[in-house]
Amino acid sequence: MNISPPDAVRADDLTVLRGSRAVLRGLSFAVPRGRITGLLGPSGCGKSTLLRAVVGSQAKVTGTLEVLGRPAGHPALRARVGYVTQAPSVYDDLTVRQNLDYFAAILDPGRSAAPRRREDVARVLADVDLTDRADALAGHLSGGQRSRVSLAVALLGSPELLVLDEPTVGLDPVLRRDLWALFHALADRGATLLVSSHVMDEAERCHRLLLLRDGAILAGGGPRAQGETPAALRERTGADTVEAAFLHLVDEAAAADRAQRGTTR
Ligand SMILES: Nc1ncnc2c1ncn2[C@@H]1O[C@H](COP(=O)(O)OP(=O)(O)OP(=O)(O)O)[C@@H](O)[C@H]1O
Repeated sequence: MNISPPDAVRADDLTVLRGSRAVLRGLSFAVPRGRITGLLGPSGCGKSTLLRAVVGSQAKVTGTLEVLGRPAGHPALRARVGYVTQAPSVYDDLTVRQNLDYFAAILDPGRSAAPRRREDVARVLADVDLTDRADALAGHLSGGQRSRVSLAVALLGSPELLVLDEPTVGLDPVLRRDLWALFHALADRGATLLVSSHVMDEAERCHRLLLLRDGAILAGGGPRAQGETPAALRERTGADTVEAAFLHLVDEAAAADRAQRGTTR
């Protein structure tokens, strides 16, 4: 019996060019619904590029990339997918609440929707723990608070898929813990989260992992493979931590590259 959750994202032979360089090469993987999938790998390996492809804002994408049953970037996905970039996208000259009211009005326009918008804004403020800062100017907030406003914007409308690019960068340990607790609460409510990070200890907080190195998947990939659990990854590599498992796989891949070059020389 197949008890795997259905796929929220499915990629087959996904390749992305930036300039003339293939920064993602032939990726196949799936992201299960209702789970937190961590996309991990070193700086420059292609995490942001992959997330941009999933939300449909990346050019020169070839192969198959399906999101919630539609091709990535399909207009019908706009309200169903929330995306938080690395740089917070908020208006500094508006208060936190004004920022949220503005985006809520775009998402759910019309006078009759006003009560629903007010509820939605109150909900996301509570989710990111900024209710008591609602009337502060966004420009007067700390970096971590501004990124939480960005996250709150993405939570408006309760998207089915949340794509978060390094959401915990620059946050102190308490905020990081609280944010991960929120991610788990969202997944428990049925949302799918795809979260990038280059901090390997965050991997342990994910249900599934995709490890990326130099534009290719090092672990968790394969046609319809829904990532790999942190425990399975540690067990398979005989490592104590996901970080050690990653390093083990990097060394193994480098040795395979060397052997390949040796045989083709
Ligand atoms: N406009 C561009 N033209 C060509 N190459 C680019 C361009 N933008 C980014 N790249 C390259 O694409 C690769 C992937 O970049 P990407 O931002 O996806 O990596 P990342 O894993 O998200 O890195 P980080 O963790 O530092 O944000 C990098 O090697 C980068 O140099």
